[in-house]
Amino acid sequence: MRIQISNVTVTKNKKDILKNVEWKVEKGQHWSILGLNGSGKTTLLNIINGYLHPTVGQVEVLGELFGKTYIPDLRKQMGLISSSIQQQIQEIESVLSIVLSGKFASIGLWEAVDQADVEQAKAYMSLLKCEHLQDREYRTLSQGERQRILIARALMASPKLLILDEPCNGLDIIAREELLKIIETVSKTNECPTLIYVTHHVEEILPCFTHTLLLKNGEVFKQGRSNEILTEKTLSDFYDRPISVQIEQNRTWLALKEIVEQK
Ligand SMILES: Nc1ncnc2c1ncn2[C@@H]1O[C@H](COP(=O)(O)OP(=O)(O)OP(=O)(O)O)[C@@H](O)[C@H]1O
Repeated sequence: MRIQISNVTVTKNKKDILKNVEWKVEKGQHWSILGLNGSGKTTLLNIINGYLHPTVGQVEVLGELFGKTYIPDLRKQMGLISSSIQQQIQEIESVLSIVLSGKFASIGLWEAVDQADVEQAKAYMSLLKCEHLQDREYRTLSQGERQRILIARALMASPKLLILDEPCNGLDIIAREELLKIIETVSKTNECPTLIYVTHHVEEILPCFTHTLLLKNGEVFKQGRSNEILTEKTLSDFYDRPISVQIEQNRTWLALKEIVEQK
C-alpha cells in the first residue's frame, strides 16, 4: 500500500476543510485528484507530506503510520512538484546542479557527487527532454522547462511516490501538451514511482492515471477507476452543471452543455 488515509477530518476555525476522507492508493496505480478551488486538494497533500496533522483519523504512507514514524526520513521517499518548491530554487543555480541536488532532497547542492550521479542526472534530463539545458541558470528557464527540470530532480531520489501539484499551471497549450507527454513517458518507465496528479482540469488526466479521486467541499465526492469516474453523469453531478464529455486521445474533454447549446 502506498497511501492509506482512514477517516481523516481536518478542522480549522471550526470548519471541516477535510471531512471523513477514506482513500487507499495501491502500488501499481497512478491517481489524479480533481477538485474545484477550495475543495481541499492542498490540505490533502499537506496531510500526505506530514506538514499537517489530521484533527481526526489515521494516515499511513509507504507503510509508515504517522505518529509512529520519523516524517523527514519518509519525505525523502516522496517527490513533490509544486509552486512552492519552484520558488525555493536559487535563481542562479545551474540546471545540472539542481537535478543533482535531488539525490539529497536538498535545495542547493552541498554534498559531493560522483560520475555515476552525473550520468544518472543526464539520463533523467534526457528522459525529461531537458538535457540541452544543463548549463543554463534556473532564472533563464521558461515555466515548462522549470517543471521538467524539477521532475528530473525529484526522480534523482528514486522516490516511491511522486506528487505533481498542478504542474501545468501557467503553461500555454504547447508547453502543457509537451509536459503531459513527458509525464506519460515517465509513467511507462520500469522505475516509475506511484504518481499523484492534482489538477482543476479534467483534460489533463492522462490515460496513465488509472484512478481518480473527486474532492468537493472537503469530502470525497467519488473515487475509483478513471474511466468509471470521468463520465457525463458523474461529472455533471460533481460540477452541479450539465456537462458534455468527449473522449479524444484517450483523454476526457469537457464542455458546459448550457454554453454549447447557446451557440
Ligand atoms: N489554516 C486554515 N484556516 C482556515 N481555513 C483554511 C486553512 N487552510 C485552508 N483553509 C480553507 O480550506 C479550504 C480548502 O483549502 P485548500 O487549499 O486545501 O483547497 P484547494 O482545493 O487546494 O484549493 P485551490 O485549488 O484553490 O488551491 C479553503 O476554503 C481554504 O480557505
